[in-house]
Amino acid sequence: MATMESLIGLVNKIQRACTVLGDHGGQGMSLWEALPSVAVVGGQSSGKSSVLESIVGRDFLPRGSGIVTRRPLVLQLHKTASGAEYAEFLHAPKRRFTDFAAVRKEISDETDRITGKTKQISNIPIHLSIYSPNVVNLTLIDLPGLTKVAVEGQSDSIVEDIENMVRSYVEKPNCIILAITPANQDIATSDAIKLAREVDPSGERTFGVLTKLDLMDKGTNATEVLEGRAYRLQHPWVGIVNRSQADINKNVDMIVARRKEREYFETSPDYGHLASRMGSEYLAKLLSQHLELVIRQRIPSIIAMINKTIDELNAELDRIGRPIAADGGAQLYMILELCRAFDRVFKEHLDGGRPGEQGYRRLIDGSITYFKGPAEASVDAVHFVLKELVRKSIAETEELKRFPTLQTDIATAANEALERFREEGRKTVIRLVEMESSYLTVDFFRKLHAEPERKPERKPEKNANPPGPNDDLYHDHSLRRIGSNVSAYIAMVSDTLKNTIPKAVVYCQVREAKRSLLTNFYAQIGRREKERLSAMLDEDPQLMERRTQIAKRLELYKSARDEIDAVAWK
Ligand SMILES: Nc1nc2c(ncn2[C@@H]2O[C@H](COP(=O)(O)OP(=O)(O)OP(=O)(O)O)[C@@H](O)[C@H]2O)c(=O)[nH]1
Repeated sequence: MATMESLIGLVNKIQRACTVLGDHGGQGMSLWEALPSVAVVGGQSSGKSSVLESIVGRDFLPRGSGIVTRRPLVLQLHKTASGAEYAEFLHAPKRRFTDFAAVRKEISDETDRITGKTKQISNIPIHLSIYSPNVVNLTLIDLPGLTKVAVEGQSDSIVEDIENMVRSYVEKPNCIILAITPANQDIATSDAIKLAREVDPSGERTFGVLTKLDLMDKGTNATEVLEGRAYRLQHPWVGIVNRSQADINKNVDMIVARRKEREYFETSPDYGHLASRMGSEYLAKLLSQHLELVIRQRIPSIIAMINKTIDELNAELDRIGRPIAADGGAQLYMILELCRAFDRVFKEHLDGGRPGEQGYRRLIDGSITYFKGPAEASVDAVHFVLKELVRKSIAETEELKRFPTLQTDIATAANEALERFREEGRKTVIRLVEMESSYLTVDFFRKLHAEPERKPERKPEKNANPPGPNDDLYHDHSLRRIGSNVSAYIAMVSDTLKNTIPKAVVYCQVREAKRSLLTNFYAQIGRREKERLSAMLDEDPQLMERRTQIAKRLELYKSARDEIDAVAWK
């Protein structure tokens, strides 16, 4: 079984971590919301500070006229075994306060740091931890006193502002409400009870605290309330006698005050029979026990909430991409992986395997129409289609989205490669055409002449006359024959080129693009310095910031889970 100390100590740790992350609750589902705490609520001068101080056993809260508490004070009490007694603020973690007068000054300075020297209020809490053998483990939140009128220098909205701030704390179902009510006033008008009833109608998380029992009019007492016959709450009221203003002025020691309070109840004719359930020490123990019970009940839902949040944070990290490794080897590996991701998408396009896209086959089919034009035009046409596929593939490579610099680098490298392939393609098709034309040798023409003559339609005369019109006719006929032969040959060459040019283009451009689009790029980056690799992997700064935030939060939740596992189920 976990001890009470370790359970409450755990809650304290988690709450401090929440504050470091800027999580003061109030932002929907947060870890803070799932953790129990005790808020001290009451009208001005009802004795809130006195109750807090006597639970702690130390003077440390600022005093003065008007509204002194203007920021929530989250007070975490840690019981220590040894005699050392000291305080620490979360905003000044290196400073250890042993002088409690200095603690008081720091609270008031830190309040001013946020609210200025005005009498404004702020809902950003001050975190104070007190380590002492004279306390029980407990988290208390001191809130500004509820008031009915604004004092000079305050805006008219202050009354409402304070009430709203206090309500924002006490309305949370994890908040245990310490409703401070002075016994020398009409309980029916208690601001604390009024607010507590509003946010906790069943009273299961409200503890009524009756202060100033010693200041009641002679002949009256509060037994009706303390015995549970009037203003009944689910938990019994606890009566308190704090130091009077005169005691404070005389610097009456807190430990002495506690003893005097104990004696007051033990010797009181009115409350003697209730003495074991009265006083600030008893109140501290009662709260601590209640807190333990609540934490124990909450553990399964806290763990469930932590697990859910961890899953969500991990999912978001996956979505925005994991952090980039610091060492050069790992960065090179990552760049190569990203290049491969792009190359995969590009090849899918070439193979026609990407749904709804123009495929390799269709690409060639389409290109054939270009062969009507000059051979070079087909090379260019294929080049532009490949270039467009590079652009498309880069845009479609999810992994690359977060690295704009690397995107540009890959695009540049791929386009350079395509340019080379185009040059190769151009040379090859020109060569094919030249090959065909160089095949028209002298021998070829001689063969043409050697072919048997087809007779003209008209029969030649037996005794041929010397050359005349007939010879012209013959010459004309011969030219025609050559013409038709050549044009037949050109048609044949054209047919051949129609077959060979697509082959050359696919061979030089498409096949090469598939095989070695990024080969040069790989060789280049393999030789690059670490600094240049990091530069290629630079990300959007906002994204990096977001990742750091998530990673921190994830750490908090994971360590919270580990700690809960460690204390809760031992
Ligand atoms: N005699 C006597 N005086 C008390 C008791 N509780 C508080 N006081 C006095 O009442 C005055 C106000 O007490 P605080 O503890 O400062 O009250 P508070 O609610 O914190 O006041 P604000 O911070 O101004 O809202 C002080 O002078 C205390 O000495 C009590 O039980 N008996």
